[in-house]
Amino acid sequence: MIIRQIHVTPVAFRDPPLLNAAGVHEPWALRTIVEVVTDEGLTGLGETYGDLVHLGKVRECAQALIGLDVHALNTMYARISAIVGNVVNDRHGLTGVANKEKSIDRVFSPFEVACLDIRGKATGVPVVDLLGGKVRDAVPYSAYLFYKWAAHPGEDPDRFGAALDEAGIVEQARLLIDEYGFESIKLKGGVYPPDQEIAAIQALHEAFPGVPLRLDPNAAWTVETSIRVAHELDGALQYLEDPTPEIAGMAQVAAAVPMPLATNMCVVTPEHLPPATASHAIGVLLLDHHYWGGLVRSSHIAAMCDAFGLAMSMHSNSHLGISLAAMTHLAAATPNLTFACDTHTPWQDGQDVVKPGALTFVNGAVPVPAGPGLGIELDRDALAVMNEQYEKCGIVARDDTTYMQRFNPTFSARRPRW
Ligand SMILES: O=C([O-])[C@@H](O)[C@@H](O)[C@H](O)[C@@H](O)C(=O)[O-]
Ligand SMILES: [Mg+2]
Repeated sequence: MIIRQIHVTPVAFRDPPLLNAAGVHEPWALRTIVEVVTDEGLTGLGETYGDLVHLGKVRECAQALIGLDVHALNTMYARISAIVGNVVNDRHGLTGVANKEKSIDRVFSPFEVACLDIRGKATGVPVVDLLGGKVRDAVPYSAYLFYKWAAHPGEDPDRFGAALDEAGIVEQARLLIDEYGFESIKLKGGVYPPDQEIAAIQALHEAFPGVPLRLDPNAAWTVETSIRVAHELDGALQYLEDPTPEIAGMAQVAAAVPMPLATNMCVVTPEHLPPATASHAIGVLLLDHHYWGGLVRSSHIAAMCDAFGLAMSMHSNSHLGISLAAMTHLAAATPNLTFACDTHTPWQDGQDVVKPGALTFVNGAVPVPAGPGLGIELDRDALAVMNEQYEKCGIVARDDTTYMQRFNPTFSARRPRW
């Protein structure tokens, strides 16, 4: 199964004005779609970030993989390492430091996923079987709530409406739960002063009794603020995600609060695991195959977490169906990935490069696609439309901060801020 061609296609799709500690989402989110084609005519799919520097590296590496067998993932990793070489200083959307290993893992990931898709198709088994087999039939996801504006400035309101206070957040939770059946809730914080976000969690706790809740301010708080908020939310939160920057800060908070801390910011590459576990900085790691080097490497990280007693959930940025399929296969094959995973899927509101049908939400969970490989099919018309949108949208890299500063020139994305 020799790789003969690789197509790399950047795409853009509409994204609502979601607020976070870095600013606000721009009207278009970017992704890159990777298609790997073998000598036998099989095609595998991968999906990754669309930021220009990263896209350039993905394109450059694609050329270097022609002629490799789809099983030769170690050689593939070595070739990509040699090309990426140093830090790609492209910190996509609040996912912690950029370092050399993470830069390589991010570029490797879509090719690895595409090769697993091909291997599954060639042998007639779903990717979950290549990762050790199913430990669950469906993967639960959480309702991922955001404070948001009613519309991008100058546009008509989107169908989600504004969520600028606790009533808006409760209403948004109802909408997502009614449509998707989610059974746990995550609120993206770090947007308003902490007392306002405490009130939002308390309002959710009251409106949805018994539903597990998480709050993620993306390191917007000092150690002291984090400890205060955590005590005020004792009994309401399943876990508190990235309250404060860096492993040392998280360790200080973890030692003083009643609930586990989770992260997708301070532990983002293997070298972070020893100091984080030694200092008991986190109780939950949010895995993300897009920057942990694909599905097999992510499984290895999960095994390490198991050995060190860390629980697991899954992180998400704005993404399309290829990523959702990959996340679902990985989570279904990972015994200790027990918390409901994050997904931005609802915010993409049906826009996709994948044909409908294979990925559905039942009671907030996605049944593992049964077809061979990832079990999904590329919608070439949708890909062409989204590629055209990419060419026209004028955005080449995600930048929530500069976009926010257009409307609020004094906005500062400094972290910690409170
Ligand atoms: O999309 C967003 O605004 C999120 O804030 C994202 O950038 C984060 O990486 C993420 O979802 C998180 O859990 O930190
Ligand atoms: Mg997070």
